[in-house]
Amino acid sequence: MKSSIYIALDFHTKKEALDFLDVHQLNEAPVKVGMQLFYREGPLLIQELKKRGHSIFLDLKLHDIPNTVYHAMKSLAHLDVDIVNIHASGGLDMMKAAKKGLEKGSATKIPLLLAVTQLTSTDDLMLSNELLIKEPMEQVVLSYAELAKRAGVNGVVCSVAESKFIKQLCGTEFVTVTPGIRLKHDHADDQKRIATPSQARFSDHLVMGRSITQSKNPKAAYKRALKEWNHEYSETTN
Ligand SMILES: O=C(O)c1cc(=O)[nH]c(=O)n1[C@@H]1O[C@H](COP(=O)(O)O)[C@@H](O)[C@H]1O
Repeated sequence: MKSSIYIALDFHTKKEALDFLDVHQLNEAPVKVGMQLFYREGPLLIQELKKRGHSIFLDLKLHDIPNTVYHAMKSLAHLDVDIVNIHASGGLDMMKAAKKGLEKGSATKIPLLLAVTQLTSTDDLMLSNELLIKEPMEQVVLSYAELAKRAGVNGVVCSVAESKFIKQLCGTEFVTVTPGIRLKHDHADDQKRIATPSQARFSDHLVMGRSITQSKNPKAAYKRALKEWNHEYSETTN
């Protein structure tokens, strides 16, 4: 699968999301549909985006007992999207069940299955004080990535800071997808482990929401992110 920047369509309605893509001529861009939009608009939205030719990352972050996740993944497989995800903290059996459900439910191609390691809105302080995980972030993320690989998962969602080490540990074929991306001078908002596109050298795909969707010129922001990621951007050329 070609390396891409997935635009997080974190909008309230299908109309808002499709209008955004139309108005800003982002009809070629890969998109991520998360809980906010999917819980309201469901499979019909996915069908519409597929009809328009978008590559789709359906980000529902499944996390439940293995049997429930197996059947949920079997259902999601019918949507025929490109990427789906689960939480690695659901454990080895849950991740294996997700993979099995996906294989069982897919009629043609099997979507890429990713495990979220630690959300990019988490930092070391939260790990230790709230989640009572005493190991440093990098160690936790690497350990979850290794577990995901053992379960047969194709890759992980992690922050840019961990991507290189995951590749070293799990191999270059093991996919890393990194959210928490901010164009320079942007705000972190609720994100803790952020990076710019130019720092994301070891990521297979980026996920970008507000830096693009809330920009005055989303198309320009998207193009700039692509250029920065490919190290072709300089302030003077823009
Ligand atoms: O799985 C994800 O996509 C995800 C994982 C993670 O650790 N952090 C994270 O921000 N995301 C998603 O990536 C998007 C980031 O949005 P922005 O912070 O607006 O760029 C949101 O839709 C999040 O739900």
